[in-house]
Amino acid sequence: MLYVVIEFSCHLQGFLDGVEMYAFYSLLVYIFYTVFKKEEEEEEALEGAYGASSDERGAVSMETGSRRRNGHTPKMGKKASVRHGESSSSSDSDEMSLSDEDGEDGPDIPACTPLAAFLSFKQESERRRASQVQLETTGKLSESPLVAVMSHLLSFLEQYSHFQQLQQQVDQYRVQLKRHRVQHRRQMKALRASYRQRLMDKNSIISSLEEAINQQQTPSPLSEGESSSHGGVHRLVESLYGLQGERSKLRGELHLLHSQLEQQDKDRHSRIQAFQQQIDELKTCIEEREEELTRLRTATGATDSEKRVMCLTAENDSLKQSLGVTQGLLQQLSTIPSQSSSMLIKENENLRCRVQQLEMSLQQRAEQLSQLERQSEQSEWRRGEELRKREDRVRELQLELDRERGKEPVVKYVTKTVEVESPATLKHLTKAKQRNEMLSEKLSNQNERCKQLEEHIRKSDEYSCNLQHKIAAYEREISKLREELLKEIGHLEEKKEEAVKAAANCSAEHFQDLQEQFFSLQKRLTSLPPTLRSMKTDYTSLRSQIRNFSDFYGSAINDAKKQISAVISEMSEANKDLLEKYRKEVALRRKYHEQLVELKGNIRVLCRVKPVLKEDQHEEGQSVVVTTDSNNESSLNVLNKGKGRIFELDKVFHPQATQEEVFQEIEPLVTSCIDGYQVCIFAYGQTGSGKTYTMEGSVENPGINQRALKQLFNVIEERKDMWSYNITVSSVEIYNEVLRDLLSKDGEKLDIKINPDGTGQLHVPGLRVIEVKSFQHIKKILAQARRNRITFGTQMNQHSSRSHALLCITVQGTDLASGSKTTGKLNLVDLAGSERVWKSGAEGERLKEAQNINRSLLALGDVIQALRARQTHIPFRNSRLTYLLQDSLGKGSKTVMVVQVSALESNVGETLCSLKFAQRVCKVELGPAARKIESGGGQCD
Ligand SMILES: Nc1ncnc2c1ncn2[C@@H]1O[C@H](COP(=O)(O)OP(=O)(O)OP(=O)(O)O)[C@@H](O)[C@H]1O
Repeated sequence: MLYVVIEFSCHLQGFLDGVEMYAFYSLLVYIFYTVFKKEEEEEEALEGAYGASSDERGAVSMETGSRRRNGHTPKMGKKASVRHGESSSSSDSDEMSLSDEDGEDGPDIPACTPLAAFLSFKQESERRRASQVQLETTGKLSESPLVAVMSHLLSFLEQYSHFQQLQQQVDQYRVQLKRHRVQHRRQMKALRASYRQRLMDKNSIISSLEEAINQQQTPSPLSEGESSSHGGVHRLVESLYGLQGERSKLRGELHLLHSQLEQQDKDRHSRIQAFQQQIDELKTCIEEREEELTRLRTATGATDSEKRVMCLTAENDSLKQSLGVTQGLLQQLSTIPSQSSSMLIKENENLRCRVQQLEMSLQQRAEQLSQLERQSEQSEWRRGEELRKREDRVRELQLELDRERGKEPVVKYVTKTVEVESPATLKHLTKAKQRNEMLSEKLSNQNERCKQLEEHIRKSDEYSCNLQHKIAAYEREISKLREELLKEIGHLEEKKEEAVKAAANCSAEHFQDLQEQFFSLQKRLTSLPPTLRSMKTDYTSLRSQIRNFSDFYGSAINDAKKQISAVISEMSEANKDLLEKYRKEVALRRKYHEQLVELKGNIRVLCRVKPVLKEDQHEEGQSVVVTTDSNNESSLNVLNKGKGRIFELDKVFHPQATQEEVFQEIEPLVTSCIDGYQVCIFAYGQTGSGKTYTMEGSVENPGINQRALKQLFNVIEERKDMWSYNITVSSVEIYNEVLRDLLSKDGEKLDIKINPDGTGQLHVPGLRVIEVKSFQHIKKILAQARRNRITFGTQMNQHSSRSHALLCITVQGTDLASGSKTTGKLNLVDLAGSERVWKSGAEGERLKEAQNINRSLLALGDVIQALRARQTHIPFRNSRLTYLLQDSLGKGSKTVMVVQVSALESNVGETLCSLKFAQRVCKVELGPAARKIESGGGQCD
């Protein structure tokens, strides 16, 4: 505005003389001085006011800063523009400084009476104008716009001073607001301090209660050691546990209260923040109003502007009141810790929304109002301008008319002129009147419009009143809610105090009970020490007794152990004796049995269990099902399908039995051959069960054959002084029912025939019989026979004997003294093994061999069966084997069968068959053995 004025003044320079310009500029300087001086004073006053509360300095300075930035930026702009104007129009400023320096004639501009100077100058100019009215030309008409402008400026100054007053009021309100805020904060601090104090009091009460409980919990040193022996202590402990439970409950309640208080604090803070936001919004609203006010103030129009300023001030006041009310409400609410926070928050939010809506609508209304006002102001201003122009024109014309009338001599002439010119003037006048009328109409219209606007403003005021009423209603609701809230808080506080009191009473009662119990226990404890002492003495005596008892017990145990060990040793000695006796008994029994067997002429059956070899383990994890009894040499146990079966035979050799042991068993039979007995030893069993091993053996570990011959030669050697012996050996095999000589090179087939000597004995014509003189010789013969024997590899045995082999040793002895002669025969038979064809995998020639072998063994079984049953007909001739063994299985022979069995589970079927056959053979009685001896004169048995 001032900038516009300066521009306008610059524009006017062309029309004004120096004095008038001086007056004008002095007025301008006065205005600037007044405005800026007042602004500075105002700021100083504000700063002074804010400085009063050192706490608020930061906030206030911030606020003033923001106000300078936001609200007062136009002012700064004005200042800057004025300064700019000063600097830009340096000539003007120079002029001013010059006039300042001159200061002689002109008024003292920086002095405090430039307005008076200006007014005096105005009067002076008017006076001069009146006196020199005749001398002035038409150019003097330019004085009147300056005066108008100056009058406008004066009115502006008045308005500005009014605005300053309003501004001061606003500042005062602001200061009051700040004071209120400070007070509110102090109150808040005090409330917080009191709240903390209350909390501390509660905590101290609780801690004192806890201490009391702890004191109750800590037992006395007397009762500590002996508490276990008294029921009262247990009760004490139980009551202490009860108190601990109550204490934990109280702690829980305390925690709950703490959490509630914290929640209330949070709610309060959030509400304060919300109200602070509202305050800020209201502040911004006030600032906006202030801005609007300044805009209105800067606009022209004295009375209307004043009215609007008044209205806005009133509005401002109402807003401040509402702000104050809100702050009061905030203050009150901040003191109250709310419990129904959620409801209040919701209501607050609703109210806030409502207030915001109202503010929005108010703002819109204010904007509309300001627009309308601006329009009306503009139209008013234009109307006023036009009116002023017309009035000026009328005044000028009136003056001119007056001047013309004042000039008498010229009147006629002028009158004429006037008469000549009067119609035109009249026309002008009529036109001017018409225009005046039009303008007055316009004015009336504008007035009507103004009235309408006033009506509108009134309505908006009513609306704002309604809104204020609503706000008041809301505030009333808030106050009601606050009261309810306070009541509820009070109620809760009462409850809490009651609970604390009840807990304290309860703990006191418990404490009293516990004290009583404690005293009674103390009394009882005082009476306890003597009994305790006696118990202690008893205990020590018992301990010593126990110690003695343990020593006694240890020595007794040692004695008992010694006795037991002595008894055990005695028992073991007795057992040894018993075992020895038992063995002797068994040996005796065997001897008697053998004698009986010999008497009866039974076939003796020996059983040899083959050890489990690696090559026999066709299937992994095979178990051993054949077991021997170390205490009973004639018993054998076979486990088949979970069932054990015991076989009783004449002798059972365990798997680890050596060739020597086996031979020892049959040695007497062998030697009996020297004495002229018919002896037959044959090995029977399934294929691969160790028949050949038992009979022939290996080079390093020879079998029965070799050992028997060696024994024969040993005996012969022993008897050489009394007896001379002649030993002949022959060896045959029966292969596929064909008899072959194993000692013959060509291996021709032989036949069995009855000896033509009339003895009825069998003989094999063409059989090579070799007389042996030494054991080395017999070894060679045996090796030859072994080489000639037919063997093939089968699945059951890599060197399976496919034939029955028979080594026939004939021992003819001559008693050197008497000349009597003995003829003994030793038949050593290695039978071919029985085999299950599906198991041995025999095919073709092997199958035929197996069939022949099995057939001959079956015939042997038949013969055994017939012998056992004492049948009259014995089917010896059913096979070559039985036919050839007829002499050995006949009457008077000493026959031994060595049954070979496998111990493996896979062969259990064959093992059982062999053992069953052996048991049948056991029962065969051949009759007492008969010795074949020829005396020097003839034969005798
Ligand atoms: N007591 C044992 N100790 C060590 N090895 C043995 C024993 N008995 C048998 N054997 C071995 O078992 C294998 C088969 O034995 P052997 O040939 O004597 O059986 P076999 O009954 O004669 O069979 P086949 O009827 O098929 O001729 C041989 O290698 C033999 O050395």
